[in-house]
Amino acid sequence: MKIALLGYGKMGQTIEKIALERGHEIVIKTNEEEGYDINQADVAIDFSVPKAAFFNIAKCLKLGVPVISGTTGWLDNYEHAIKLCKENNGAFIYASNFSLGVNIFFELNKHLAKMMSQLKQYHVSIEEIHHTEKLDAPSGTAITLAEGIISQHDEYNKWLLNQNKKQTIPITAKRIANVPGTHSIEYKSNTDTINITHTAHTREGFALGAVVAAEWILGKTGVFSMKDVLNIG
Ligand SMILES: NC(=O)C1=CN([C@@H]2O[C@H](COP(=O)(O)OP(=O)(O)OC[C@H]3O[C@@H](n4cnc5c(N)ncnc54)[C@H](O)[C@@H]3O)[C@@H](O)[C@H]2O)C=CC1
Ligand SMILES: O=C(O)C1=N[C@H](C(=O)O)C[C@H](O)C1
Repeated sequence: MKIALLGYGKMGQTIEKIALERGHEIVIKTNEEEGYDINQADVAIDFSVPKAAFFNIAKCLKLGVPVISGTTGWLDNYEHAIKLCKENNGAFIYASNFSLGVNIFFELNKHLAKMMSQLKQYHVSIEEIHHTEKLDAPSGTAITLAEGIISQHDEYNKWLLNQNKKQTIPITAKRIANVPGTHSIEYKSNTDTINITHTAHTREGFALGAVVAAEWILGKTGVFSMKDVLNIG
């Protein structure tokens, strides 16, 4: 498979390593929005920056190249990307987190939230910790976790960064050098605390998931999620 890497930073470079190990070819690696022919590639993998992601995704969809995006912080334009995908009969996957472990954690989070919905004495909160170069807060993964809780729990209808309000899930974002990504969910009552945590030790889990998604999407049309790729949940 010929892969275009749109964004050749920490993730782009890790994806290159995993893709080569799996027998793929990297035909484009770029940190620019122009200056390459995307039609050289069978599939594009975008791990760029929030302000570039939608442009990169839209270009791929308009030119008929399936696109996998892991970039976070651009979701104001997500519905527009879906529309473009449908109009162009394209293929698109966005995931806030491509790792197998986090996708299992997403399902565990929803099961737990459903159980905790009965128990009004517990209050939920989310904490995410990432490296200091991260541009967005809260992380895309923390937002997906909050949305998972909201979908299952009667008490909560939105999330807020660093704020405690009624019916709201507070998310705390910490930035510590070299942390690849840690997400914790806490349910606290006056008598005890339940805590679940996912800790990424390296970026390789994210990168492998993105390459597996790229392999999976070839020959398909539509908008998909990692749940479709991994067949879980
Ligand atoms: N969904 C997931 O599983 C994961 C998502 N991420 C997200 O992926 C994104 C990238 O993360 P990192 O690689 O750690 O960041 P990074 O900062 O190391 O790399 C981003 C790269 O994009 C480049 N870039 C800037 N403008 C561009 C453009 N117009 N087109 C293409 N590239 C451009 C930058 O020069 C930089 O090299 C972030 O949004 C991060 O939150 C990171 C890890 C896992
Ligand atoms: O920026 C990162 O590094 C990461 N970003 C993603 C997010 O915002 O959730 C996924 C992962 O946690 C690493």
